[in-house]
Amino acid sequence: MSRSAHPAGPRHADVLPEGHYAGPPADLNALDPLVWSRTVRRNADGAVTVGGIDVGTLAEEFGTPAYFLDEDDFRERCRAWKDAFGPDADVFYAGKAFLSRAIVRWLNEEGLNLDVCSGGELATALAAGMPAERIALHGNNKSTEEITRAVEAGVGRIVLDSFQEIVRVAHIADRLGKRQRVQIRVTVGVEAHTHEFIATAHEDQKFGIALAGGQAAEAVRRALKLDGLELVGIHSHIGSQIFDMAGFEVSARRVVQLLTEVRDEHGIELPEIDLGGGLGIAYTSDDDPREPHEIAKALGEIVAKECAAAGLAVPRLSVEPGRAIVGPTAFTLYEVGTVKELEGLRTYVSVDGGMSDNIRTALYDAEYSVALVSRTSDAEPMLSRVVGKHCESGDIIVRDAFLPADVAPGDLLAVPATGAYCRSMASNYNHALRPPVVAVRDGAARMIIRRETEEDLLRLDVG
Ligand SMILES: Cc1ncc(COP(=O)(O)O)c(C=O)c1O
Ligand SMILES: N[C@@H](CCCC[NH3+])C(=O)O
Repeated sequence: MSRSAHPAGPRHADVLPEGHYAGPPADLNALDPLVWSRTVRRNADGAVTVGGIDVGTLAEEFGTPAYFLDEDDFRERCRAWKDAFGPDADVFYAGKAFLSRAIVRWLNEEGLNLDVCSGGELATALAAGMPAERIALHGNNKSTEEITRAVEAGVGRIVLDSFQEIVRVAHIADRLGKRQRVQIRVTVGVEAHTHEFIATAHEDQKFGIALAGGQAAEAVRRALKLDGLELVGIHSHIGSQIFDMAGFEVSARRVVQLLTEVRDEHGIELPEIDLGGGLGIAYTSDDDPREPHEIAKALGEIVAKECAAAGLAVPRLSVEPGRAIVGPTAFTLYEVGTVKELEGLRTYVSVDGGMSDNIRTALYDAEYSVALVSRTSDAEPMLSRVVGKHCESGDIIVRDAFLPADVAPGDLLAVPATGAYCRSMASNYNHALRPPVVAVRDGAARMIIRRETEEDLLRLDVG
């Protein structure tokens, strides 16, 4: 079924929101490949498929809400990052975006390394067979147990985040009779253009050691004196969901400047730099993300240029994309439960999930797209707010979007680009049961994280 223009114009047109979604898209049934994963298509009968499987079939088998992850897309993105950076660089997938044993196995098979930021992520990585030397441990307050486990396992690097941690990791390595490879995380003083909660390179925040005032140079001095540490490089991560390469370029320049100072003061050239993750993805058709090869080219060129100017050998570069790999590869499937029209204002479409499976809209004012995926519709576009079922009026999944005006209970809606920071930030608010993650590939669907059950909740409640 194809749809015609909207002769009647959009419903609630008198209160169109500003910015994104300022008007309805030309075709509400079309799926923009920018925001949907690679194998998503609309069938001749109108239903959407992923990996060749119809969403209705998926909903029947796995229930809703559920996350559906396009395995081919994930693997292709891994390969694109790896190929773009080439053999002289390392790509560390940031597990905080989404981690499971299947993900670790895919990363392993595709030759990526893994950045973990907690004991839980480290345990998942090791349980799924990621070689310890390809794991980096992050965190601004790693516990003694987490550091001990990482050093014992032989992780390839621990990224030191504070003066206390320099000493803590050195002591633990000494006690275990090991020399731990470490990098020092610095804050380069860049204001990244993103939400303030996810910007991490300005000085007034909890992560890293400031370049300003010679703090980072002092951290290097202290780390070099400790036998338990092998200082291999400098790390910088400027924030997340960033489109503008300028912040990364300034960061690269300042990190190379520190390497130059280290060479001048200590007579050694640190062999590695890590420029973190943070590359933005498209959540709506208005977003314009950079491709891995553009990012690799821009970073490679700036590092090479700065090193040449300083007379330094070019260090081994690494990056830590999380969102840019997994974000676009999944969508969340919901079933519509109720529809409430506020005449002249907007229509609230309530689905069977909410802020417990996607907190990003409530937390960062994140923007998402949404589509009716169980059928096509020729109805006029209706300004909608897709909301969840939690006891909270801020329980919004998609703030402003157009859906066909005949959306009704029982319809399936899908929100694309939910692969990153949705399941990994999911909660049990209102004793919601966290949804499953289902990997889809070549006509086969396989649950990689099962749905929580009431028994799971009651098992934790021991008292
Ligand atoms: C140190 C570090 N590396 C990598 C990432 C991954 O960021 P993103 O998912 O935005 O690529 C983060 C999170 O922002 C981080 O804190
Ligand atoms: N969780 C955030 C990003 C923080 C990334 C971790 N440093 C998001 O959903 O955008």
